[in-house]
Amino acid sequence: MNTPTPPRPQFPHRGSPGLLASFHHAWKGLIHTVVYQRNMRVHLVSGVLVGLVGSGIPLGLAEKVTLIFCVLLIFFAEILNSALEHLVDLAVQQFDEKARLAKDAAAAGVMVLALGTVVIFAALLVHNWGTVLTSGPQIARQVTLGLPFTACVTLLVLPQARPAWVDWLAFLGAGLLIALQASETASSVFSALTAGLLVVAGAAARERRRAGAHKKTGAAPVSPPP
Ligand SMILES: Nc1ncnc2c1ncn2[C@@H]1O[C@H](COP(=O)(O)OP(=O)(O)OP(=O)(O)O)[C@@H](O)[C@H]1O
Repeated sequence: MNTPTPPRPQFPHRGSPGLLASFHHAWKGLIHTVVYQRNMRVHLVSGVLVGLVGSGIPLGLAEKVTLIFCVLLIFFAEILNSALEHLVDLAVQQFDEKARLAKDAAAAGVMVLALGTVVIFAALLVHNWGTVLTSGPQIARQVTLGLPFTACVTLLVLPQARPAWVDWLAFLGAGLLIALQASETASSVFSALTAGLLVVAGAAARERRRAGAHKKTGAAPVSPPP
């Protein structure tokens, strides 16, 4: 006599399907990586610095495309590295040589890209050194607005607990600074990239506070819909 196979447990409801829902999931993945991966936070702040240099010095189209592509490629690699770490942790809960090799190889991929980007960035600066030397006032303006902007973004992504108003102040202050910077930018694409990174940093600060609040109350951070 055949014993009936027990029904397989169902996946929890995964939210409404569709383009908007997929975008929302991807956005949550990005913010989660910024909140929980220290290296991603370093890449984000470095991306801001690249954005500020790119919007301060007039670069050629090929140079702009290369720099933006490098920044996005590093984000992509770090996000994939994080996904792979989660997958390995899901499969292996104890020390395992193959788990170590998988994680080290993924981390090496990010490192190679980051080193390559530093070299490309330095080469572009050297190539445009003449422009840098003749753009004193623009660079002074960029430093005056860019340094406090970078400090605000760094504060937003720092993992230390702080009152919500500090994050709001940093976010609004940085918003004002980037608006001022964008009014006389050498490249609106780089200004848009920098502003986009501020939005990501702000969302990460919000998510960190939310996760912290849930930890305190013991509630689950995400309540799946019925
Ligand atoms: N299950 C495991 N078995 C063996 N070694 C491991 C294991 N998990 C992690 N490691 C080692 O510890 C390192 C750090 O792994 P971890 O999961 O803490 O990632 P991480 O600190 O976020 O790393 P990264 O700096 O690459 O982002 C790995 O690169 C690997 O060498």
